[in-house]
Amino acid sequence: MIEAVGLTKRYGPRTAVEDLSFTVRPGAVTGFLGPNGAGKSTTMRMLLGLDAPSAGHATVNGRRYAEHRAPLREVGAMLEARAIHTGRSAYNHLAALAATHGIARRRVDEVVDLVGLREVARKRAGGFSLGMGQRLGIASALLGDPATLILDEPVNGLDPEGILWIRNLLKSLASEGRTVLVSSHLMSEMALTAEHLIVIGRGRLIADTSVAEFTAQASSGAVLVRSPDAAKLSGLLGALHGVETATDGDDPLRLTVTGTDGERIGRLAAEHGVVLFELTPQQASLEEAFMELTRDAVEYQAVVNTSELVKETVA
Ligand SMILES: Nc1ncnc2c1ncn2[C@@H]1O[C@H](COP(=O)(O)OP(=O)(O)OP(=O)(O)O)[C@@H](O)[C@H]1O
Repeated sequence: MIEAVGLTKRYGPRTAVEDLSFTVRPGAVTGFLGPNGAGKSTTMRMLLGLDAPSAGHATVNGRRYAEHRAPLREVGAMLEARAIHTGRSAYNHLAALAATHGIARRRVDEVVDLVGLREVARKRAGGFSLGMGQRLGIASALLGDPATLILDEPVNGLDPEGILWIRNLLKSLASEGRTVLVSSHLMSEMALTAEHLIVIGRGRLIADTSVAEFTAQASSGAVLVRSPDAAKLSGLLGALHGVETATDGDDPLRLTVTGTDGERIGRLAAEHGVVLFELTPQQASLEEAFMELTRDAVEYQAVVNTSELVKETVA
């Protein structure tokens, strides 16, 4: 379990994280999302005791990170773009880490296998690709068999097979009852991996909710209907209070219905012998929901105003 209470970090006049409170519970993968510069890495560093908060505090498994006697056994962490500038082999890198933390050598073999680095484990880690480096970072995080994992952009640099592998790994670690907090820019990947989300923007909490609730919040509530009797159905629906239908110029069979739900549309169609080919509630993707809810919190927004550009060119 991770708890942040009023976490705040100021860099001079700049507030990177402001009064941030949340709880990350065990048993589920929690996605940590936010636009660039939102304060995700700063927050993760504070959770790990690498940065001192200007105010507030954070605990992992009930204690501040520095208060753990064997932190590697409590919290496994991988921070973004951890470059491994080492002439050591991956195996020796892990073995050295294990030795300094009182972890048995046999655990090194276990994690090397777990992350799929067996074949290259004796090669110099400094020459690893980004994806192999990520796997080594994950192996280091798992070395102490910790109850809590904090991973910053773990799928960075991984190929599709690697992304699938980490998705399954994180889910299985969570299903073993571990606490898993993971940041990512890949929304489609987060939608498949995480059950819960903590979303921040400009250092403040925007949402602390399940993935399902987060996307439902941004969904229009419209229902897509396809029927060979679209005109008849549109007439029937239009007669209901508060229900509106819109046709689609490209597909005459298609209607977008707002103001009611799929169940009511289906029943009405059945009562009047209208055949339906499709009845689909329109659900926002996680990416759409994220864009919608963080729009005001984006630090670096591209502003393209073509009319201004035209005026400037003419002048
Ligand atoms: N050491 C520092 N000194 C000054 N400002 C900093 C420092 N570290 C971070 N910041 C600022 O704090 C804000 C939050 O940065 P942070 O790296 O935590 O964001 P992030 O959400 O991880 O971003 P990204 O998704 O781009 O990695 C940014 O505006 C950043 O410029």
